[in-house]
Amino acid sequence: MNVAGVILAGGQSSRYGQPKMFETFEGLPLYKHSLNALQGNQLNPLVIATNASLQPSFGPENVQWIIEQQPHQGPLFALHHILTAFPEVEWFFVVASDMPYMNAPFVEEMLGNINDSYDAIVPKQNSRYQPLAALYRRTALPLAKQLMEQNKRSMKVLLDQLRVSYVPFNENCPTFININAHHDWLQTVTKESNNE
Ligand SMILES: Nc1nc2c(ncn2[C@@H]2O[C@H](COP(=O)(O)OP(=O)(O)OP(=O)(O)O)[C@@H](O)[C@H]2O)c(=O)[nH]1
Repeated sequence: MNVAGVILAGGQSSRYGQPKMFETFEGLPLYKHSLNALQGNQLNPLVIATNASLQPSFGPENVQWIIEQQPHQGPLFALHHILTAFPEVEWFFVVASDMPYMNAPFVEEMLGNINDSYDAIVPKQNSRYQPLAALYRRTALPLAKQLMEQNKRSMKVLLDQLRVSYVPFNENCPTFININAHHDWLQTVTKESNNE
């Protein structure tokens, strides 16, 4: 099956204070952890969705670039843009670029849960679901479009109205840790150096 891999890397990083996708974790910029997880599963096409001011700071990646003309419109806008830009693709693995522990086995497990009875396959840990490490099917586009037209930008509102299969993950699984503010980063880096 043709599944695209998409990295959302056009956020404002306002809580972090500088573009967080370029912070280095275990020798690689954060966005590369997401890219490697997708690349490890031969997803095609591989896409980085960002904006013109951030794009020059990425490495020369072998991906297709989506450069959002209106920056910082949020993940739902980015998802809507991507579903529209690749009309031949049925499923999209969409992942944020601020998840230091993103990894290929997680992506593989999620791919194993693809089921055409659903519009989205979303991981869930404890009671929290993770819309930015999830699979979206082309059938999500009409609702995403409708929400954009109503200026509703919430992934939660989208998922509440789609047919979603939630995939449970163990509460100790670190995959979903993401960096919002500096203290998240300090916690992650400190934990890593204590583990060494
Ligand atoms: N392509 C794209 N990605 C986005 C956009 N907004 C957020 N993202 C990405 O979505 C993921 C989660 O973003 P958030 O942390 O919620 O938002 P943020 O704008 O990056 O950060 P804050 O300004 O602190 O809220 C990150 O990987 C962002 O880069 C957007 O408008 N376009």
